[in-house]
Amino acid sequence: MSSFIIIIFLASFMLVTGIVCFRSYIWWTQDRNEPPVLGASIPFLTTVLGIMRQRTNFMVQLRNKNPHVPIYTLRLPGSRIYVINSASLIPLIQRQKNVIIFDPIPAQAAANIFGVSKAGMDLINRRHTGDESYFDAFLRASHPSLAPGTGLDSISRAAAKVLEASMDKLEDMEGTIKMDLWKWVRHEIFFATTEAIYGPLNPFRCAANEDAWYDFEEGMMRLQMQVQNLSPRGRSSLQARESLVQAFCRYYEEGHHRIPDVPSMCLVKACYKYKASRGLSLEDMARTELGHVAACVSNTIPGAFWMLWHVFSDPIVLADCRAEIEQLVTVNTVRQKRSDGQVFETEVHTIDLSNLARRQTCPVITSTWYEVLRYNHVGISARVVTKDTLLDGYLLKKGSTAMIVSPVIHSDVSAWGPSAGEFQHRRFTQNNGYNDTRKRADNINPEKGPANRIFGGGSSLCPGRHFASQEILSLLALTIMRFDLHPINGQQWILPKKYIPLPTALPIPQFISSDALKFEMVARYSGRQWRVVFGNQRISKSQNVV
Ligand code: HEM
Repeated sequence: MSSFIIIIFLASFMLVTGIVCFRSYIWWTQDRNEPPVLGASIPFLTTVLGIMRQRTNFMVQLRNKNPHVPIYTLRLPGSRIYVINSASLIPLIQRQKNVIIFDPIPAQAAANIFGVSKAGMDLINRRHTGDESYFDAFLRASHPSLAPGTGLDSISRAAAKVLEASMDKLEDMEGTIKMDLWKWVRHEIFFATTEAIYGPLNPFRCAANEDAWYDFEEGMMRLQMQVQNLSPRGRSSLQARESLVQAFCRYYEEGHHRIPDVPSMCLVKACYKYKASRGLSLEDMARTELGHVAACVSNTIPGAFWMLWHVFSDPIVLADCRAEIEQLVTVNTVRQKRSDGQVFETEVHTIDLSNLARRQTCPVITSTWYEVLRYNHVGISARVVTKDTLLDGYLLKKGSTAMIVSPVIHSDVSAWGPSAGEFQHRRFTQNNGYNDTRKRADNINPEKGPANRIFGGGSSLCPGRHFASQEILSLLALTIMRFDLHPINGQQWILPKKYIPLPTALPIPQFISSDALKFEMVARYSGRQWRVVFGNQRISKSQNVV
């Protein structure tokens, strides 16, 4: 008994001594002008366990306990993270983009996740013309295909065409269609996106490559941390990646990216040209192409899922969105010919998808979409501090990481009002009673408001935001106009948990029971004829109009 007490005493003594020593170390090595240290009740351990267990929620809790601290330090063994609590500091950090930089983050992903060779990384890390980095120049090269204009329209149109064909097939099945909602959305968006970008010889037309993508994606975190060889999951992800690299090598070697007269292939052509101009080998081009696929689908798929979920699960949101889309539908009577040659008159409902993502024409739908992103966002904008820098009087030390954690900023009541924690689909519309101050009104705009991090901000504002929004809203419009959707067997809509397997902006849904994955889809109208157009171009298959 007495030896047990001695052991307890010694252990407690060592623990207290350890805590005192580590606290002294932190106190000693923390400059008094640096942001204060938080989350270190047991130095290092509380922080490491907090981040591992609670992820971004750890930072939300710290902000809730310290609401008046605009920026603080998290101390980790061998590194420091400065976390921004106050949205007012975000424009300041964005202005210092040449000192507090983004490039090392995608560069590390290129090397670790996508396996770019040492020679390839030397080319990527080399600054070419003036001060422009590989990634800055890449954004410039891809801009004409992703900014509003003919390139973006052709990509959006091509994706919508694939989605529309899929809806036609579902309608033709008649009766109730049972589906795993997550897997259905995942395939629809993945296939529509890659068809639009890679054209008629899209490597993902091969179902094995699509499966390989999901396998690769599941192990991305392990690859990022370089622990892929420690588990079967990690090894299988690595194998899947290598098979995809081979698929893209063949795609390039056989000139599939060069097919003429496919306007939606403008992006893949621009990216190839840029990468070739930087001297990347064919294999490294294929590896970086996997990075482009990830950028294009890893947020768009969960974005589409959460959008459908929030709209269909709330009758008010559903009615509001349907009413707005109905305004884009025109009804015409046309004469059509049956297969037996008989001519008859019928109504055709024409829906134009090109105005869906415009706030002027569809204020409630765009507001619902932005709210889906604000409410579900788990993104972190991480930047590397390249030299000792002052930010609003706080010293940020060279070699540390500065972070804007979206869930922290998106739940800030001073920026979003007391309803910050609630889902309000009309939040981003004008005159909703919420924009009571100028400051809050700014945040309605995803390209301006500092507290609006749905697509990031500053120089790393997401270049794919127009494409993703258009594609997701096309899926929404085609689904809610033509189908009803509800959980099987009359079950309730239960909000899935958020699961974050990847370093992305949006989580994937985690259902509590496998039944909760299953949904029923039923066509709303039997025999109604739909015609889908995008601007002045028809995208649905043509009927036999006479
Ligand atoms: C719902 C869909 C999407 C969401 C929520 C989203 C979100 C974001 C966010 C939050 C950032 C900023 C990251 C940071 O600050 O560290 C970002 C950057 C980026 N996004 Fe997206 N994104 C989406 C779709 C897309 C698509 C479809 C593409 C490609 C066509 C794309 C390409 C990129 C790229 C290349 C960057 C990095 C920009 C840079 O280097 O500065 N994203 N995205």
